[in-house]
Amino acid sequence: MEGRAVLLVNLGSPDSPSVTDVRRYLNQFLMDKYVIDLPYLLRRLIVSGFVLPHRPKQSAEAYASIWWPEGSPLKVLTGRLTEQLANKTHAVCVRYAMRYGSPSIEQELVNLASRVDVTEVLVIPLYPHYAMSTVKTCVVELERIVRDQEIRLPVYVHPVFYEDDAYIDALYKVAKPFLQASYDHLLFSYHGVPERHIRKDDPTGTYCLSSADCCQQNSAVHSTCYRAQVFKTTEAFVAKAGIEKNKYSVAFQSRLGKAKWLEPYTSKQLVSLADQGVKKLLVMCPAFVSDCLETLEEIAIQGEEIFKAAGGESLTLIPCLNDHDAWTDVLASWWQKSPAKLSRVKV
Ligand SMILES: C=CC1=C(C)c2cc3[nH]c(cc4nc(cc5[nH]c(cc1n2)c(C)c5CCC(=O)O)C(CCC(=O)O)=C4C)c(C)c3C=C
Ligand SMILES: [Fe+2]
Ligand SMILES: [Fe+2]
Repeated sequence: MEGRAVLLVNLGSPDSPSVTDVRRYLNQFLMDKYVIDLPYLLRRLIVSGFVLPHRPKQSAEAYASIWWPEGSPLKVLTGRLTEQLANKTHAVCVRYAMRYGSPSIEQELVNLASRVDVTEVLVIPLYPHYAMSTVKTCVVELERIVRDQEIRLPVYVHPVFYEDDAYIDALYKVAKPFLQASYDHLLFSYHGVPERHIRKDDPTGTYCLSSADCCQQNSAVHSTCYRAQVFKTTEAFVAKAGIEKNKYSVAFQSRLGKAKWLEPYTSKQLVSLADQGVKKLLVMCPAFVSDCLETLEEIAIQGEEIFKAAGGESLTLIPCLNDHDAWTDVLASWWQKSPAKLSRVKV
């Protein structure tokens, strides 16, 4: 793979936890038509009229509570992952970019394409599962950049890896020390998406969410079904870890707005588990590759408060893969993947 550069892409964070920076970040994020998938004027009205007046202050406080001296945990951890990967591969160059905020995908891709020693770029979106609000928006942005910047070298995108053995194995290696201690229940908390997104991503338009267990069946439509893919990750993980059916459950966090999102909601599941007598709870969040606001604040701070107020004794967050050796080894084994196993960004 002489001449191949690797670009890791993560979601992004504000530049600082100030209200101004959080407002700028939320505006860019939520004005993405793959995140709030409504016609432009309606999206502009919702974001400017309902989200931006209050949410930046609330989110800035949340960010301030988890911010590190070096910056946003998500960005710092993605930077460390990038360094580790560079040490473990012979890629010409390993860089990272953020879909929202900085460094932008455009800036990084243009820089790579201008280097004489780079002959192709492998982009790895750091999302195990497909969603229009994550993977699709990255691919569409890559297509735009390749077209607008007239990038001629091949740009490949790594596929989602929700049931890849090596990814599941890395999740297990990170979780193992926590699973060896005593616990009552393991909650898999995945970032939610609106149900509307699941239906939109179903090429038949009728299969997904049509019955209670549609996403547990095998179906070709699940190559773009976030819900089916998170169930696959869960099943693969519990099979590897040997966790019994009554000792784990799945829930969805981070709902925004009034629309119906995937259920059950994590906040409700935490109460329900405490009501059922669960005292020691483990929570893992496999939709996130790097710890971020949604794990460190929403689960480890807010989630713990909810669980304890409902009668639980302890909530322990299992860290994300971050820059764990098991994960950097996996990425290092992927960087040379043949183009036949990747998709090329349309020119
Ligand atoms: C699994 C990955 C993610 C999906 C799917 C996703 C969908 C999604 N998110 C929002 C709205 C917000 N998400 C926010 C933070 C955030 N989201 C993800 C990942 C996914 N989002 C991450 C990693 C983070 C944390 C970023 C960080 O800096 O640490 C936020 C900002 C924080 C807040 O104000 O709550 C919003 C808003 C929607 C609407 C959506 C699907 C439609
Ligand atoms: Fe489905
Ligand atoms: Fe999100």
